Amino acid sequence: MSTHIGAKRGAVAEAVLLPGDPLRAKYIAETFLDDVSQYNTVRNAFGYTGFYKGHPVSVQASGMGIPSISIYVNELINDFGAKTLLRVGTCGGMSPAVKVRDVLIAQAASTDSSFIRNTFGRDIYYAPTGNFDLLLAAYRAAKHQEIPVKVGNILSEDRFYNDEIDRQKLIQYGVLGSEMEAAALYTLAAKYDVRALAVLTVSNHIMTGEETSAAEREKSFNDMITVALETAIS
Ligand SMILES: O=P(O)(O)O[C@H]1O[C@H](CO)[C@@H](O)[C@H]1O
Ligand SMILES: O=c1cc[nH]c(=O)[nH]1
Repeated sequence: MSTHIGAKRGAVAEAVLLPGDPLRAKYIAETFLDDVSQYNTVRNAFGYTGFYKGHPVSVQASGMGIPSISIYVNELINDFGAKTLLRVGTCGGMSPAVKVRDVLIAQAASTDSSFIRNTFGRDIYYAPTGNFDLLLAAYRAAKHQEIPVKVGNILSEDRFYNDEIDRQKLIQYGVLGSEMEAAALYTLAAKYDVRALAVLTVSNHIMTGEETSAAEREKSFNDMITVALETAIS
């Protein structure tokens, strides 16, 4: 049992999917996993362990933002022995190359968060990077399932509402979309020598204002979750 995860050691699988939303964790567990048991309800950050194609997999809600996901990632790694961490989140599209409902794989995660400076000091602009083996496995799983994916740099923002940021410049420099956690996930995974990757669904386009309906989101979520689960057991 850790401060924010009320489970016995051994209750969490080595491979963990990390949606921000607790209800997405419930949906993944109920829709995709067999023999599911719920191991966490602390703060309603639901956590479940079950089996995907016979392999143990957990799903842990990570909340919104870098402070929240950092808590769960630290505890999953240090108290429960997690080795493979796959964020399954929504993001806002930024690049014109990205459309709503697209699935993105975050090769790298730029950030405006002070997390990097807190970790490395003022002089180092560390580049949080997804694990290459997971990235390759995710890309291959997507191709195999005929799920189109785009791979590239994303932005992990400290603020959901931020009209002060120069998005055009970030787009010019190749940033595909924006979410709020991957940079910390990648940095902590590097610190503790475990593997991490973020697979994201574009739920809205920040530049055009386009949004998805709940029904449309479900199909894209299922694609993202399938890619992540296939990667988890690869
Ligand atoms: O859908 P999730 O996984 O929560 O991810 C995105 O959605 C939240 C903002 O609405 C932030 O957590 C952002 O990263
Ligand atoms: O962080 C996020 C997530 C979804 N959509 C956004 O615009 N931002």
